Amino acid sequence: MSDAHEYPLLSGIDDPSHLRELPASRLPALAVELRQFVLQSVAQSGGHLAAGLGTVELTIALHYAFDTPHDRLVWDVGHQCYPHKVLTGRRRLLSTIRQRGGLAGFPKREESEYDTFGVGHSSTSISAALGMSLAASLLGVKRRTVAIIGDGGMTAGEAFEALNHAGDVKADLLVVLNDNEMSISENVGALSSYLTRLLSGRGYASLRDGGKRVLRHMPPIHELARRAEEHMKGMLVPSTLFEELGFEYYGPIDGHDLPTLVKTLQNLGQQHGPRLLHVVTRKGKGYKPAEDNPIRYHGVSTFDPKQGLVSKTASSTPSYTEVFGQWLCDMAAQDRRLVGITPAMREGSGMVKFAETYPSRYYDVGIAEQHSVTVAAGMACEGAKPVVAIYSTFLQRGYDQVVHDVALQKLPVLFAIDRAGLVGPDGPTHAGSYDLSYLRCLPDMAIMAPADENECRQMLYTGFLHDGPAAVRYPRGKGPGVPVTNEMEALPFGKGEIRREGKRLALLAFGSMLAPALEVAEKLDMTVANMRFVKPLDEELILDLAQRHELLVTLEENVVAGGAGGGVSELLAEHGLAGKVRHIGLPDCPIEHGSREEMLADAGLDAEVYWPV
Ligand SMILES: Cc1ncc(C[n+]2csc(CCOP(=O)(O)OP(=O)(O)O)c2C)c(N)n1
Ligand SMILES: CC(=O)[C@@H](O)[C@H](O)COP(=O)(O)O
Ligand SMILES: [Mg+2]
Repeated sequence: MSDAHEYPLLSGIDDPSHLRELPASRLPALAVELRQFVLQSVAQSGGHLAAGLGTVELTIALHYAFDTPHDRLVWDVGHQCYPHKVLTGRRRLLSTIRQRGGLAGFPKREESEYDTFGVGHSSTSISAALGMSLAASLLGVKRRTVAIIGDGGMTAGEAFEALNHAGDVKADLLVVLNDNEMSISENVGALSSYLTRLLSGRGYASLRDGGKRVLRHMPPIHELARRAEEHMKGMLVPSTLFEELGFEYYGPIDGHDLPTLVKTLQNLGQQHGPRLLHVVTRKGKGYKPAEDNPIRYHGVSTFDPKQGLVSKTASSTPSYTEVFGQWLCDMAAQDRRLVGITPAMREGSGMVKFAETYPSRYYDVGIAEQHSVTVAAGMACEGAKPVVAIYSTFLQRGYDQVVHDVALQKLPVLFAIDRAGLVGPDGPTHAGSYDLSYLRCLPDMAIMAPADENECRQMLYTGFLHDGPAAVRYPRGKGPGVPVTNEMEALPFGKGEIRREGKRLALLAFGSMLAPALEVAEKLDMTVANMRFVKPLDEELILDLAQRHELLVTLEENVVAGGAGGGVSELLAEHGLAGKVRHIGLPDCPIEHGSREEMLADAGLDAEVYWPV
């Protein structure tokens, strides 16, 4: 794909040093090639698209203006890093992205010296870059450090914790705020409105003098500002929120205008102290379907760029996410106390219909997992019935809030935990490998894992009715295809069920592991229990099975350490049956990216490699 004919400039860049040899006048042409290359490649591989298309010029300008990898670029989230991967020696590998053995979908330290910090979760970039900057000055290394964060990423508390610290210690740090007014969905919140006000140019005229005053200390930028009236308006706005936090604020500037970007970054690279450059970009830039619908093109499966993504024909079996979304609407119709909360994952969590139907009971709180949990706790205190829809991996960020604000106060908050277990191409940063371990240890937390779609609906209902904290954790994608009933019926609390009677060994399957357990048990004539509850465990069932079998084997899509099987072990040990159980689950190491099926196989959690005992 990257032949010299199709990509005459790009094909000569195997390293950013080659990029820096180009005259600045060639950079816009390079941007055209790079954008086209990313589009064609992602269309063939699938992956994150719209964010990368929007950061083509910014990526070129950053590598051009800074001496990477000596100077550090720290990308936030990392879903926009495809152009960065292309320019940093991985052009020929981009087509392998997110596939087993191929490039990771996010910056990854093991993969390249240009990937200065491993990411996937948002809003860590300023903290990490600040740490790098502080370490450099401690160790006497002269280098520039740049964090590149989106307006969505900026809605998280951690970003502000880092600004707060950096502004205080007056660290040498450049933050580039890439503002496209989008998170995955439309960006939300008062901060987002504030950024929009900065973009709207309100008060530019009166602020212009202030701008000039500061720009005088930066002759090249001042010169630039004089040349471009449009930019002049936005070059410097005093008394922004960022300035109050101790940053010099520059911008907004057009993030697709390469000459301005390069010049500005070169100038800012010569400055010291905390600086923030506000850059305006368009998510999906240069590919009309993505510009028109950046939500749809945030992450894509393979498609034909000429045609664009085609609507999927409705599937007869819903995904777990869809089961949740439908349940949420049905439950909301029955109970006006229900409130649905998402930390910036409306589409991924299946809440689009709920948000449209019940706008006054729907809250997208931004990328603010911690807050999503505590605001739910507050609602529960007052008699509302909050449902926090959250990915397993992102709930990790709200853990203290789950412990301190929900569990210790026994508040009836329902956690609908999606993407539990291995998620596929996003890889280890997004795997929901730990939730059973980190939730099982909490007092009064009811934890359920459905083995099929209908069980998921009934568990959500059970958890919603439960007078205390409850979690239902379900995997990415589809289940075995069991029909989902309209009726809702609470499951017997803390009870599992025997699904198959066999000999010698009993498999205790939690959630998604029931299907492969049944497959293996059929072949080897073993007993299978669908445990349903991770907490409280069905102690009676477990002890009965232990009496009647030589060995119990627990199966779960969670790390073995501290997981559901651990609860079974603890119970058996209490009854003097400690040796009677083995555990199968995720190992004590990250499972590298691939398809969900490949990752399950790599973890030993498919029916093929199931039988170690
Ligand atoms: C802690 C965390 N929560 C949620 C997500 C899911 N997520 C990935 S990208 C994204 C939106 C980021 O928006 P922004 O930073 O503005 O980048 P853009 O896509 O607009 O370039 C979200 C919510 C995440 N990666 N990490
Ligand atoms: C970068 C990020 O965190 C999200 O875009 C994530 O990749 C979405 O995952 P799903 O595709 O499972 O919704
Ligand atoms: Mg954005």
